[in-house]
Formats: sequence, structure tokens, C-alpha cells
Amino acid sequence: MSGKPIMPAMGEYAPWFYARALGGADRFAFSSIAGRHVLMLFCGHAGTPAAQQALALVQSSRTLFDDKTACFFGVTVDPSDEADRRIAQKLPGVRYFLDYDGAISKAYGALSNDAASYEAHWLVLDRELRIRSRYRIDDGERAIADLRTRLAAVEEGWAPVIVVPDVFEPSLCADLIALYESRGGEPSGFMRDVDGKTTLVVDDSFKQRRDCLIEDQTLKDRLSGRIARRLIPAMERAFQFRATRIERYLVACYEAGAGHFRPHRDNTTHGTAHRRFAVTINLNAGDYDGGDLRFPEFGQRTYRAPTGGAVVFSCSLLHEATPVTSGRRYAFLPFLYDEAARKVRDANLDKLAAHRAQAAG
Ligand SMILES: O=C(O)CCC(=O)C(=O)O
Ligand SMILES: [Fe+2]
Repeated sequence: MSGKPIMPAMGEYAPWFYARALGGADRFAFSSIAGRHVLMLFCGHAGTPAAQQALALVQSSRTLFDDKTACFFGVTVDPSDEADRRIAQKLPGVRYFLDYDGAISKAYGALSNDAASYEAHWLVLDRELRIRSRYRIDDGERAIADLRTRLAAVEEGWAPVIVVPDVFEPSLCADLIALYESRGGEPSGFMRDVDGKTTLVVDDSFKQRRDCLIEDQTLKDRLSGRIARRLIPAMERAFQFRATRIERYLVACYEAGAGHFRPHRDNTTHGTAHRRFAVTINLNAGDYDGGDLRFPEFGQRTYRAPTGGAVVFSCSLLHEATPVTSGRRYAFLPFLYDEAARKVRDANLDKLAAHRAQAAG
């Protein structure tokens, strides 16, 4: 077998992967960069004349890569690029994946399976990380012109979410806020797989929120009853999914000037892979500014459920809670899943680093 690489075709979703990013995370999640156009350069070795010219072009278009509308990712298979400083992360917008085992280059068809040949090229991806165009490495001017044209034509989209009013009545929302205020909240973390174990990470620059876990069974029954009768039927109609299980009963509080949760997906670790739908039930929607949901793969539009109402969305969608700029935002934030997903959860229990991890997301 020649091991000739197969390149993903135009319009296909780019393969997702984790890889070390130069000057960044050891396990950078490619899927987390969605929400803006991406220019990728599979350069192989950054020292070749073609790669040098390509990198100079990236530098001369530097302002395009602001991490808001677009970003650049180079992919190198050559450890000497890092050692000899031929490449460097430049924030915002310019990053490199260190693909020393060639896995990314193979998945994208740049490196042949027998690792004998490398087809250096550019790719332009849209904000959903779909492949829109491909250019040879010496055709970089056209790649960048194409990216500019696409950026100029970006349209606002609608995320595939539903907004369901009146899941909780106003007095139940008030009770939950009162519970939070009497008990207080703990700093809230999020989950990340570290050495194969799903681990709780606290990082204020990524997420800042305080959570109060509800333990009272009578209250939990009241809440799950509302969800079963007022939310799950709406989900069945919209998504053909019948949720039977609720993960975590928690009241969250985002404070003005600090509270936010940067773009993430809710099911990307072993310990969270069973999550199917995320639910945001706002408890005091009229009392704060900012603090809305945004789904960057579909645009900049924001979503806010009315008090007692829910926004429901697939846990696989990239989403963020925008910073609260005034007031305090309270929300009830369960994840829903079903019996098939429960088997996934049971199978992954041994991959949880700590029991506390169950509440975070
Ligand atoms: O604040 C929200 O509405 C969403 C929170 C969230 O995304 C999460 O807890 O995973
Ligand atoms: Fe989330």
C-alpha cells in the first residue's frame, strides 16, 4: 500500500483532535476553537523556503487573526522548529500545534500513512470548523484573500436550541435564590481529562461562578417534577429525546464584574461523556445585565430565558455564559440524559478523579 493520504473534502467537518500547542496547553482541544474562522497551515517543516514564505504572509496579515473573527494555526511535525525558534505563539490569534507523531497531519491527509511524503497546504475553516477551501502552500495569497472574502460575508445564525418558558413558577425561583443566599456558594470548577482521569479544575479566567448544591430530597423532587412535566415534553417534540435522568441540582450565581464561563462543550471528558442536554433555568432574568448564553458556532446572537424559563441545548454545542456586567445572575443548571447514556456514565465512573467532580461542568 502506498499509504496515499486522503484529504477531507470541501464542506466536510474538520477532524477534531487534542495536541500540544506551542507555548500553550499540553492537551489543547481543537474543538474549542470553533466560533471563528480558522486558517490552518500544514507546513510540515517550518524551515523550508515555501513555509518561510507562508509564515511571512501570516505575519503580514497579522491583524486578521484577532481570535474574535479569525485565528491562525500552523501545524509542524518537526521538533527543530520549536527548538530553533522558527515558530512562536503570538496572541491573540497565532498558534502552532506540535504534531511530532504526525497524527494530525495524517488525519488531514497532509502526511502519507507511511510518513514518506508531506503535502504542505493551507485550509480555510468556517466557524463550525467545516473545511471551506484548500490551497497549496505556495498559494498563500489566495488562501488569505479567500479568508477575507468569507469573513466579509459571515451571517448571523440561529443556534439549534429551544427556549421553554414557565418551567419553574416565580415562587420556586425565589425559594432557590433564598436557599443560595442562606447557604452561600462554593467556587465552581470545570472538568478536564488529565492523564486519563476526569479532574476538577478551577481557573477564574475560564469560569467564575459560585454554586450551591441542593441536597434536600423534597426540594429535589419538586424540581424534578417540574422538569418532567414542563420541560421534557418540549424536548421530546423538538429533539426526539426522552430524558429520564438529571445530573446535579445546583443553584449557580454569577457576580457582576467577575461571573462568566468561557466557550466550552459539556461532554468532552470521560466523566461527562454521558451528558446529553444542558438546561439553563434563569431564576431572576430581569435583575442583571450581561450573563447571556451564546453559541459561537452559530454567531454572536445571545439567548436569555425569562425568569423560570429554560434554554435547552445539546451538550455537544460550544456555548458560553457571557460576563455579568451589573447585578447578580442566578440560574439552576442541570444536565439531562437517558438510560443508554447512564450505561456510558457507569462505564466511565472509574475514570473520575474525585467524587466532587460530578457537580462541575
Ligand atoms: O450559565 C449558564 O447558563 C450555562 C452554564 C454552563 O454552561 C455550565 O454550567 O456548563
Ligand atoms: Fe456548559
